[in-house]
Amino acid sequence: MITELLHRRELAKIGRDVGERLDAHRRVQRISFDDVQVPMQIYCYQDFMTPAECGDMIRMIDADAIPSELYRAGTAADESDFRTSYSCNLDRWHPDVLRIDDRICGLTGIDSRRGETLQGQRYAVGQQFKAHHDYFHTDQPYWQKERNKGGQRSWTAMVFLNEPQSGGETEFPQLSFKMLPRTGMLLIWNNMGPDGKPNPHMLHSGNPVTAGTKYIITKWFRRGFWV
Ligand SMILES: O=C(O)CCC(=O)C(=O)O
Ligand SMILES: [Fe+2]
Repeated sequence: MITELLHRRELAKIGRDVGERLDAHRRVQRISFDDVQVPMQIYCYQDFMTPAECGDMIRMIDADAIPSELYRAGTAADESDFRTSYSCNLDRWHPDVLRIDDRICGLTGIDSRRGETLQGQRYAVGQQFKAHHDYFHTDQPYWQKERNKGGQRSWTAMVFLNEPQSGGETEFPQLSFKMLPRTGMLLIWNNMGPDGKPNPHMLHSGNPVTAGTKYIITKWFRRGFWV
């Protein structure tokens, strides 16, 4: 119980610290809506990566991507279309990956040891990642393993590497907000609320691509050290 309370405080502090830093950055825009009154910390940063850097990542994804995994208890038939993208862990020690990783950590001020390895994802036409939370549901069996690998996920940093011809938006249905992929744009949000508890309003989906291919990289940060 005490541990849980301390962890919650830590997560709340990570939310505040990163938020302050992003608020102060002149190239980072906070996303907010007058008619949405729920707690939310979402920011975007245009041209966070250059087109050349995006191209390098796309080539790495094409070389290594395999069907994506899902953090779920079972693989029931009705869930087989839940996450249909291809993905891979990028090579953490590759200089091009390290540079982007360092840039994300530098921007947020989060210790890189809290960060999971950058993941690359590719969606072909019709592929999607249905509405989900990036935080762990602690009543699921996978939590027993994840709690010892840095615990709960706090911030998600995601960069669009290209622009599919249509579809592929990242949508937050509870915020009535949809982001169209823009090459090199970083979208970053806190999965925890101000109280350090999971924020259910951060539900989001990678909508089906309807023409072209969508490539992104994602980095999830933990409360504790992941490495
Ligand atoms: O593809 C997207 O736009 C969303 C990806 C996502 O939610 C994730 O990787 O956790
Ligand atoms: Fe997600």
